[in-house]
Amino acid sequence: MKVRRSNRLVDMTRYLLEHPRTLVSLKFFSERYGSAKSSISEDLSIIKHTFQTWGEGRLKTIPGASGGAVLAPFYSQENAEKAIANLVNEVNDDSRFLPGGYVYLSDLIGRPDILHQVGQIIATQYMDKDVDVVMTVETKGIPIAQSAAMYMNKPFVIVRNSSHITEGPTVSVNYVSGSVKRIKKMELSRRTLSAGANVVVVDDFLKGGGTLNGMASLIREFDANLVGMTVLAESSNSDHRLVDDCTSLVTVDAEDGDQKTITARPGNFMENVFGKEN
Ligand SMILES: O=P(O)(O)OC[C@H]1C[C@H](OP(=O)(O)OP(=O)(O)O)[C@H](O)[C@@H]1O
Repeated sequence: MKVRRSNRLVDMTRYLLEHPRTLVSLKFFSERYGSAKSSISEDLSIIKHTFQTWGEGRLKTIPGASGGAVLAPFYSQENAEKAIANLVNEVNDDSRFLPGGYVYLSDLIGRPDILHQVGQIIATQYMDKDVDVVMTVETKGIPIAQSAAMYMNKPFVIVRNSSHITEGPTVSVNYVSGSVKRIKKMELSRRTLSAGANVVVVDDFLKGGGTLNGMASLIREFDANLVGMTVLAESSNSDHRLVDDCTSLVTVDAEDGDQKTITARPGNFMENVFGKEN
């Protein structure tokens, strides 16, 4: 059954979006639509140009008989800026104030529209980096890791705050957490990381940096490589911070005065990724 170009373009785009960062061969599309590979190549050029025009993804085409196409979801600088401005607007709410310099974010990391934006923003940051796995720590980092891993088409692993028989043998590290400077333990199943694995760490919030620092320690224990760390939001109060090379989408000033206020502004993502001051 020959399929018209307009129908092919819709279905090819759907298929590529549902299989991000996966090589889809010309042969697959050619057989799927009963069309010549030359027609499919023309279709892919149209899709590639369209994504470039709208700044919402990069389609790489691989020439030759074993060639095909790989769609990498990403935001252009303009679209990343718009997405981050939306996140800032969502966080910028005094009702999110929590004691101890924390910020209430649980509603946001439960919203599919927010997770879509955060995942694609993070995938943009690492799209040209060699990444094998995304790491986060339970609990609130999990939806962020799942979204980023989906857009990066990489597995993600969950660091646990306590021992679970269901994790099998684990590697554990002690770390200093939160403003109360408590010593806590985090652990990760031995089955998750292989030596030399390239790891991206993500989480929802950065305050003192103890949690991120703990995950960096775990990565060293596995002889794996830390590619980068990215959080949805970071506290602007970076006194005695235990990490200094984390990328944030949003920076939050929490004022614990008579008025409990939250003031959000863009984090260092644009500067770190696009080399652009906000
Ligand atoms: O930079 P730090 O000072 O280490 O704090 C940031 C930690 C603390 C908080 O997690 P919790 O609310 O403690 O744990 P959960 O995610 O399970 O709610 C947040 O999600 C980050 O993981």
